[in-house]
Amino acid sequence: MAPHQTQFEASGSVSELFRVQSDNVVYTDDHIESTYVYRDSKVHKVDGKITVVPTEKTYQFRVARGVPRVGLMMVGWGGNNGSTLTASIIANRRNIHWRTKEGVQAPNYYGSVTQASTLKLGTDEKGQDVFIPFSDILPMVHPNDLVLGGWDISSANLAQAMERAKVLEYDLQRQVRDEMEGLQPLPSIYYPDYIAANQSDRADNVLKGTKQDHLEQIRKDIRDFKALHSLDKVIVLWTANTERFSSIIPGVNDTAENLLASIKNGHEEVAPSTIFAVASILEKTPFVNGSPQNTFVPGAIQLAEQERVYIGGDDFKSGQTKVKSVMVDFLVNAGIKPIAITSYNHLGNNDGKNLSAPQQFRSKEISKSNVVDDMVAANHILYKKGEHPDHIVVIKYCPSVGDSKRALDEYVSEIFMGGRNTISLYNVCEDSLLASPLILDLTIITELMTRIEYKTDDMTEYAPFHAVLSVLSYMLKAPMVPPGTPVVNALAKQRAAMENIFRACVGLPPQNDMMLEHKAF
Ligand SMILES: NC(=O)c1ccc[n+]([C@@H]2O[C@H](COP(=O)([O-])OP(=O)(O)OC[C@H]3O[C@@H](n4cnc5c(N)ncnc54)[C@H](O)[C@@H]3O)[C@@H](O)[C@H]2O)c1
Ligand SMILES: O=P([O-])([O-])O[C@@H]1[C@@H](O)[C@H](O)[C@@H](O)[C@H](O)[C@@H]1O
Repeated sequence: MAPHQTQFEASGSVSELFRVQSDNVVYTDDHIESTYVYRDSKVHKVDGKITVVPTEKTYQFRVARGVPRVGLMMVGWGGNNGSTLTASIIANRRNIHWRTKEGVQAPNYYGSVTQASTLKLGTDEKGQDVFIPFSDILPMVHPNDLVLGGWDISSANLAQAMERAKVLEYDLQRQVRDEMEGLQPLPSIYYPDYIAANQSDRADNVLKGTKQDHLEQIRKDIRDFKALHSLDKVIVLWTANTERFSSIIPGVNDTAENLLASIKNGHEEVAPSTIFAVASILEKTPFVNGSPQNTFVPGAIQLAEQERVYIGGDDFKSGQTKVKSVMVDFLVNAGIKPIAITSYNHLGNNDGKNLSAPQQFRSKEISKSNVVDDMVAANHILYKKGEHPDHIVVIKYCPSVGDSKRALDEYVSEIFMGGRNTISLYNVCEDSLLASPLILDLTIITELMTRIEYKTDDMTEYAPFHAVLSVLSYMLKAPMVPPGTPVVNALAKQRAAMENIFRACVGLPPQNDMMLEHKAF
């Protein structure tokens, strides 16, 4: 550990690890209440002259301290991600160790920002930085306490699914197999034209009836799961196959009313994922989309807004795109101009098999391609209005490499005085071991957000945030944001936004890294 750093170990809830001593923070038995002054700058341009006015707006935040009993229902539970996450939570919960050729491996939650990263709380009397586990900034549900369930069009139980996935070491699979065998995905919605035809051989666990029947069954499944496990809350998360995009059709899915009517009359252009989203929203249950398709057609967004239920998406940001949202941020903010970004990868898991079909690949190509837009648009010195780097996305299916995706990226940039800089990256890893921790973070942060309310001076009552949870963007390739608001893809900005919102909830200022105390003596 660097000499200027102190690492506090997690020691339970936020009341045990630290308290903020401030006139702006009140701890009651049930809530943390903070008064936070949000500072910004407003820019005015008149006749070519720019004036900047610093602004202040006071927010009252209120966080419910009690961590509820939470269920996570995964759509696609029997997939590589779903089965890997389930086995990994069991291993962590039972502290199962397993043998590998390198020796004995202990369970962990590496790759989860809430479970395996830290944040700077402040500095101690000696001027040393003090870091705490991210999960201790506010009361959060622990992954080991999540109750897991879900649906799959495949009837394989979770032990069979884990074996089929070929992600986890045998000696670990061996030890969790009994418990996994007892986990059985519920029958799901299957509309063949929404996923690749090569998935049909898995579809032996599908619901019959009309689209309205499917909607009502999924709603019942959520209610039954909540009652069976005496849950306070459920989060529904899509980690099923990538679907083709749905056409946005006026009168069909453009409003909440039209979408509900289209489901009732069985319109073909309503995807399984959209029915899951609608079912969740009607059951007042947050829904997160871990895949790239446009599950949230305008009617679904409007329904979430009307019902004040959180939704989030799209597409887990796990590997190649996560690196891209760092690389392009670094290059552009260093005044270096990427002119060509070529992302190629091949993989051999079932996700890759599904993506080998053109329409499913197109969904993924879109979500992987838009990630540089905000960073490019922010630098008008390097890029003229509307100018973009060449950006190529290629995904190939290669069964023999399985879940171990090979990603090759090349960044060609224009540098000083007409020079060129080429950066090539080669990245190999089990895709599901990157995505599974993100499912945890999406679940944990979505649940936390359901316990945070705010009010400003012009409001009489506390209110939840907007239904579209843009705070989840760090975990997502194509972050959904409230209509009309800006999309941020730069990874550092996404993490800073998430951390600083939670800091504000306990009355702490945003992390600014100025460290003036070490510069101005
Ligand atoms: N690193 C990653 O693994 C990663 C990163 C980003 C996004 N994703 C996305 O996450 C999703 C899951 O990835 P995976 O590797 O677990 O894929 P997978 O193919 O192993 O699992 C998907 C599961 O969904 C099931 N399924 C398909 N349609 C369904 C439906 N309508 N209802 C219920 N179940 C259904 C399939 O039977 C399968 O078991 C994919 O869409 C993928 O694109 C994965
Ligand atoms: O997250 P990321 O590594 O940029 O993107 C990944 C793709 O490269 C991969 O081909 C696909 O199968 C995964 O679902 C994921 O989307």
